[in-house]
Amino acid sequence: MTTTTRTATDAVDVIGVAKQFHTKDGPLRAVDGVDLTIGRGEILALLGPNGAGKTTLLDMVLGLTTPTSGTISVLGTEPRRAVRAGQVSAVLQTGGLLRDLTVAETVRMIASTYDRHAEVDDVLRRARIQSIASRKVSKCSGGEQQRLRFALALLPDPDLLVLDEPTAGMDVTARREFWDTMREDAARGRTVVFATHYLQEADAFAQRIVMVSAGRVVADGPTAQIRARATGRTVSARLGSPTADVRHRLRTLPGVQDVSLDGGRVAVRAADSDAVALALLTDFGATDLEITSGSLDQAFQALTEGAS
Ligand SMILES: Nc1ncnc2c1ncn2[C@@H]1O[C@H](COP(=O)(O)OP(=O)(O)OP(=O)(O)O)[C@@H](O)[C@H]1O
Repeated sequence: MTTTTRTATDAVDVIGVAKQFHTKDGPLRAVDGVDLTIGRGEILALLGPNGAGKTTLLDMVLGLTTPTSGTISVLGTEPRRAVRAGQVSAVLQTGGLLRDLTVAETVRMIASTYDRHAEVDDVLRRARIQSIASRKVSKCSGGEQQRLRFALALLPDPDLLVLDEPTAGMDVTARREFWDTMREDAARGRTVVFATHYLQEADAFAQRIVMVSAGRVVADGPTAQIRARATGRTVSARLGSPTADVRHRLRTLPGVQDVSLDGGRVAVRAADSDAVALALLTDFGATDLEITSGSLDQAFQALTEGAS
């Protein structure tokens, strides 16, 4: 688990936060005791399956809803105050666009609501929508509309940008274009927090991944570390005569997540498959060795199950 030292200048401080909804089936804890510190300039992905609590957590960071318990501060102040000051912007999944306006009219209209804002042309260029500036919103694809929402979010030149599944519903090309745009912008040192279902998206763009499941943080660390855990491989091999302690001995190898024995065959899931393969061949007299990658879905399941 990553532990970031809290300072007055953190981008986001979530301390012991829970959010409970009242549903017809009774109370539901959508967020169930989350502690999370996000430093300025970090690019962080909140990764989790449907219903994990990502949107609820981001809504609280944006001051759209308040925690049932715990506290959230954003850029050293209350979320709503930071949003009102133009220090925080969001790109949400839906809503907020007038279909009959053109792209440029939309950006100009929203710009007029700010006392101070970035240059409209600059924002259009940075969101890569200059070439469609005169197109009506109703004629824009889902990906183009998301880039427009991104342009609007850039207008106040926020310190913190929050994106809730910004590529939901986009095809692979549109998704790649969106993240290319984001990557350029993030290089300017802005803090970016985004929610996604896709490990690949988190992997390609975030420096840090926070995995959530059932309202709790189940893994938190640098992307490379989470990737290594999440994309671990399975090394399987035949053991001539497995000894009683073979499972225990394999489990103590570094990075080993799981060991199973089936007849004379052993399967070891591990982050460092090369090291396991070497140990199996040299120390365990293994033969008929195979290395396979698990699917990302399996990996996510393993991480969420393992940590809960
Ligand atoms: N206003 C609400 N009233 C009742 N239940 C809610 C409300 N908002 C969210 N929930 C429930 O809280 C849980 C967490 O939902 P949330 O939308 O935060 O998850 P998520 O991780 O963002 O999921 P998704 O990826 O599908 O958007 C879900 O079980 C959801 O049904």
